[in-house]
Amino acid sequence: MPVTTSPLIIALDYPDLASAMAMADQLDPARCRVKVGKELFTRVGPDILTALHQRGFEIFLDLKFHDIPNTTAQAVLAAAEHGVWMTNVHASGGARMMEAAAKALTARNLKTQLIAVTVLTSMEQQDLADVGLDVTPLEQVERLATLAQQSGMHGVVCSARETPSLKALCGPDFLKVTPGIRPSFAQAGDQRRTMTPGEAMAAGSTHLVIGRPVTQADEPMMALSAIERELGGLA
Ligand SMILES: O=c1ccn([C@@H]2O[C@H](COP(=O)(O)O)[C@@H](O)[C@H]2O)c(=O)[nH]1
Repeated sequence: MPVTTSPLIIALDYPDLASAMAMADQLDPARCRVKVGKELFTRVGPDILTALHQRGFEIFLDLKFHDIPNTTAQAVLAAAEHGVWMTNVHASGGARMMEAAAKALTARNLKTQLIAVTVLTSMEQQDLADVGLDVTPLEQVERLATLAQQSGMHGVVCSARETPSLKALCGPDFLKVTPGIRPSFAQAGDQRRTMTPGEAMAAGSTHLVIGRPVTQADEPMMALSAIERELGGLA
């Protein structure tokens, strides 16, 4: 049974265990999940997962693996063995890479949700052109989400702007985990393909990843409550 049915995943993007836990200790595992990303995990290591699990949180370990199939599969297995609820790879690593990662989990009967990043929410059309992709972000997201689903992923990371198309293309049960969430009171910063929490849920996101609008707010818990109020009835 899941600890929470909330769609909210709070990104604990902090440089050390103490700061991350100071935030986590204000959060309630019945009201949100938490995300541990590259900065925190690289600085602290698995101790952060132990500390968060001890407090009852379900964890999205967001390390976005992207390597040859064998290396990615073993890294995903290592992540799942920490008992995390969700982890991820980059879909642009290709079908064989994703299939190897999915197979590594099923062979061990591990239930960690494995999802694939399509196009980073910080990227817009020009960023794709710069790396030789002459397609719109939506076209690239649709292409990679289809490949991810065919390769055994449970869902994708995308922008909420793309979730209506992906719901039609991949079905309602395919997870659509959307960062780039910006409540009306927050700055976009480096994010480009953004939506408000209410818009994202209405568009069909299954999970909303929210970092700085909460963690960098003057009053983080007030910011989180405002988001929850906005989602009231939608989530
Ligand atoms: O496409 C992606 C994939 C991952 N992220 C991560 O989500 C959070 C967003 O944090 P904010 O502070 O709300 O911008 C962050 O940890 C990213 O690494 C993403 O933004 N976009």
